[in-house]
Amino acid sequence: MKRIGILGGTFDPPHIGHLIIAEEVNQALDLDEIWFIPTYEPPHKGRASVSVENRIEMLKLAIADNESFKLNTIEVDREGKSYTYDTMLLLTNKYPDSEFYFIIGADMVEYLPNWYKIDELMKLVTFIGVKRSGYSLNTTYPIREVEIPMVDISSSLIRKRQKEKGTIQYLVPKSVYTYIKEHSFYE
Ligand SMILES: Nc1ncnc2c1ncn2[C@@H]1O[C@H](COP(=O)(O)OP(=O)(O)OP(=O)(O)O)[C@@H](O)[C@H]1O
Ligand SMILES: O=C(O)c1ccc[n+]([C@@H]2O[C@H](COP(=O)([O-])O)[C@@H](O)[C@H]2O)c1
Repeated sequence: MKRIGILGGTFDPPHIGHLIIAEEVNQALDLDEIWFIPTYEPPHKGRASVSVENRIEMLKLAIADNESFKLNTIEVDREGKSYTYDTMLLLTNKYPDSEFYFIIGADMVEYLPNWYKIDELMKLVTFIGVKRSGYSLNTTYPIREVEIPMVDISSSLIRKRQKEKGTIQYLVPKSVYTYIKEHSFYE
């Protein structure tokens, strides 16, 4: 069995919080790979600020230096709202010899009761919850917690800092920083 971690996200933009949680879970569970799956259209929030092509470019830059980290564009290829159940149904059928661990921050743990076909989805993957400032990991769903050093960084913080001409240096990888500045995103 191959053990695959999945980090789904809007990545608008990807930041070091994403990389830290992916690496912590990768090490803690001794996974073979982590697949980063950018949403085409996030199910529970408004559209992203930058195009899906640019979010993918930033994600490629962000994960380039970790050979366990892979990009998977299944949700972008499918278009429409990116429901995790649809994605995981496709992936579990396509890769019957793999076990999937779906990583979510505590904000998403709190939101789990609202996920599309959540009970069916629970049978397809093991959810891995990680702490996030301002949210709790208490839930009646059978999630597994991985302890991480808490990182109080979000894509919203980066968009807000950019808009207010604050600094985003070190909050995103250097390559992503350069890409955001070159394209004047979020200003
Ligand atoms: N700093 C963090 N700590 C723990 N989990 C995080 C962190 N940042 C993102 N995540 C988790 O990563 C996944 C993808 O997050 P996403 O791409 O939406 O970034 P975000 O920072 O939450 O974005 P936004 O601020 O725009 O809502 C979600 O499960 C989210 O909970
Ligand atoms: O399937 C759902 O109903 C659902 C509801 C909320 C979030 N998700 C998934 O959770 C991941 C993180 O979402 P987001 O919006 O914080 O980027 C991403 O892969 C979403 O598709 C999925």
